[in-house]
Amino acid sequence: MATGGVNADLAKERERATFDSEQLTNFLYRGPEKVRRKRYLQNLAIQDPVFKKAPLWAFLNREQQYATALKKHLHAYRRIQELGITEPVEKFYYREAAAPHENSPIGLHESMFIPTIEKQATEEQKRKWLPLCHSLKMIGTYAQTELGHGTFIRGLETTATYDPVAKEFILSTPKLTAMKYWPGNLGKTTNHCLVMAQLITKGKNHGIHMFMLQTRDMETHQPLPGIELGDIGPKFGFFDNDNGYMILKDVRIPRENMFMRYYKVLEDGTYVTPPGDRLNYLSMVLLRSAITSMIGQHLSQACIIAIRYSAVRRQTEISPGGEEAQVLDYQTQQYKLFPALATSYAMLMAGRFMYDFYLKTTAQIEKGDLGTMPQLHALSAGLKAFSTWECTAAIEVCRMSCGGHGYSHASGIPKIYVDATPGCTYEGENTVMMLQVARFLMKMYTNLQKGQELPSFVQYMTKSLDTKSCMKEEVAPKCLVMAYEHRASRLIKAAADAIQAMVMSGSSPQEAWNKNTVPLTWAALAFCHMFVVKNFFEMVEDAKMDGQTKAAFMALCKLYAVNGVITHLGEFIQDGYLNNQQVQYIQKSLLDLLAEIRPNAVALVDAFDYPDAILQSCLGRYDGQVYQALYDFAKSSPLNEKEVLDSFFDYVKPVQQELEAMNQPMARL
Ligand SMILES: CCCCCCCC(=O)SCCNC(=O)CCNC(=O)[C@H](O)C(C)(C)COP(=O)(O)OP(=O)(O)OC[C@H]1O[C@@H](n2cnc3c(N)ncnc32)[C@H](O)[C@@H]1OP(=O)(O)O
Ligand SMILES: Cc1cc2nc3c(=O)[nH]c(=O)nc-3n(C[C@H](O)[C@H](O)[C@H](O)COP(=O)(O)OP(=O)(O)OC[C@H]3O[C@@H](n4cnc5c(N)ncnc54)[C@H](O)[C@@H]3O)c2cc1C
Repeated sequence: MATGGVNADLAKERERATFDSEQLTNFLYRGPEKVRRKRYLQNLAIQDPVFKKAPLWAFLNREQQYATALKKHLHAYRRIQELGITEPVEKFYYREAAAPHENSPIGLHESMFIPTIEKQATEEQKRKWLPLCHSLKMIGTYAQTELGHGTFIRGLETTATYDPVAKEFILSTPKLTAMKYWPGNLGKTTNHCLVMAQLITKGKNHGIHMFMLQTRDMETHQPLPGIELGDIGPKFGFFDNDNGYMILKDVRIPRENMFMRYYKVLEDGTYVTPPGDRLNYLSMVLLRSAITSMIGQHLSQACIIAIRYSAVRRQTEISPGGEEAQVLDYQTQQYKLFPALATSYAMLMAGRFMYDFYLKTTAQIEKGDLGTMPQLHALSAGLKAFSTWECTAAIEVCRMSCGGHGYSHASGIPKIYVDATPGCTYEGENTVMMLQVARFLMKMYTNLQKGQELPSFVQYMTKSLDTKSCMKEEVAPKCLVMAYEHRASRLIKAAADAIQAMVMSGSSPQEAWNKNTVPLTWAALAFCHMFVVKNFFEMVEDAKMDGQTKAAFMALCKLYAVNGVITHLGEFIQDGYLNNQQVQYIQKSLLDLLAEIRPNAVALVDAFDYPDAILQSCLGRYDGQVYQALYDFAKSSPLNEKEVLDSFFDYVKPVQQELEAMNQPMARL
């Protein structure tokens, strides 16, 4: 049955592409040298027998999934050290290839625990803790969320009360809702955590602060006295991770376990504050800044799978008796998949900007300059929320565009979806993040009214709203960007005016705000959307690549912008900024772009450069041999190990016999 080689349709797709996908790969990974290094590291992991032999996650129960994830990630951790890989991005490439479908049970140790120590601990604390972290003697996580509060962190109820006689803090869970609940890997894997708790000293509550808590014995791994903790049970995704709960019964920790780089409690209990009052929120900003790239990668994988499969899948003859068409040739299929593809590139570009901005801004913060912190907070919160919403929606579109096979774990997309969608919730629930962006925008609007200078990325708010679009038949990037700027400015002004009007007529600012949170999120979304579009155009224009590659890339960028206008048309035309004729130009341009992208679709997903071993998808295989792969997947189902299952004899047979006995007298009647 095996046909071997590359599926003919897929091979043809690669031949007909108008550009060299390798060029785009080089751009995506910042140069050919980096691409070579990425492939080298990925191959090292893929060829490692420990990773190669691991069973496919979909056929394992939760305990097995956890054990497999732990085994793989710990082996990867050791190999990364042996190989001397130090660059974060290189560690990522190795780990992704080593454990493509296993979420790391020591992931938060590396992504939040260690970075928080590096950024928030004193030099002495770093000297003490970091070597233990690197040797995995200490394995930690970030314990902030509680049963009763995740979003409103000022409302957390865990307390850290200072005892100046013993020079210790007493950590307590005063009530059910104060129990820590959700922190990743708190349940079973870690032996330490960073606890966010209300700091009480000299009888005064100073708000939430961060403390180092040892939760388990470092030899026996048993929970320490006064600490009850465990796994919270199975979830929608992240099956292989032990998100945990924890109750603290007056657990004493030394004073030195408070993170004291910025905030301090002196031996006598005196509290000392630093200049900036949100510095202990910085750990959240780090992960938020990384999420846009991460979610863009999730979507890019879903796009590879759906687009390659759509090139291979043939369904329905277009004209009677003719050949069945590749489903990718249907315009409706293109309208599902190409905007998703464009979104993944848009988010990868936004993520690239965001991470660079994070590095730049935190370097300034390290030097004591906190001036750009509000911008960093607004952008990281906004892009995190916007990208996770857009990408998870698009992943689901990719799944459904694969028809029935998309619903099977054989496709790989359901796993991508369940691991991506909590990005809308963790690190700040998306609506709440959008309202933080809105808060920043309202401040900018007030500053504008006062004649103050605005940061560069909101400069467009200074432009007059009393203008019309420059859109012509040839839809130009400049006019598209201006349309997004106009929409964002208008919605920001509309929300601000609504709030100001309510305040003028006697409402309190809080009341006026709460009665306008829906228009505020519209404004924040429009702001983020504009940012992503503009950044995408700028990055494509600046990209160093040959003309054909740039043209193919630009078509995607235009599609992202044009599709966004059509999806949110009401907001673009409400004040007459675009007229009917211009809307028609944009609609036509959408169809033209779908046709322009069509020959390059497979090359555009090949450019993401994911080997099959990472994708682990029967539908997304590079060689397009999807049917053989689906058959092999089905055959490997553990339900097929026995021809007749015991449950047949346990349940089916007895009921059949009972029904037969019941029906016999009736049959005689
Ligand atoms: C791979 C898988 C990994 C998964 C890992 C998941 C890990 C986690 O989920 S850890 C838990 C994450 N939890 C969260 O993100 C909680 C979300 N909530 C929050 O961040 C806050 O409560 C928040 C921002 C909503 C409100 O905070 P609050 O202190 O009430 O602030 P608020 O009164 O609204 O604003 C006060 C000021 O602080 C500023 N501010 C708020 N947050 C920040 C920040 N992070 N950085 C800088 N400034 C900030 C505001 O802009 C505001 O400034 P201004 O007064 O000048 O306008
Ligand atoms: C997979 C996963 C991993 C996680 N890992 C960790 C971890 O490692 N460490 C950790 O500490 N936490 C972790 N969390 C918890 C996560 O950070 C919180 O769930 C998240 O911050 C949202 O808070 P919440 O659950 O309290 O939601 P809620 O705030 O209760 O949200 C419920 C609804 O209320 C709305 N809402 C809430 N407040 C407002 C408001 N002010 N205005 C308007 N609407 C509002 C929200 O929009 C949402 O629709 C994890 C969660 C998940 C799912």
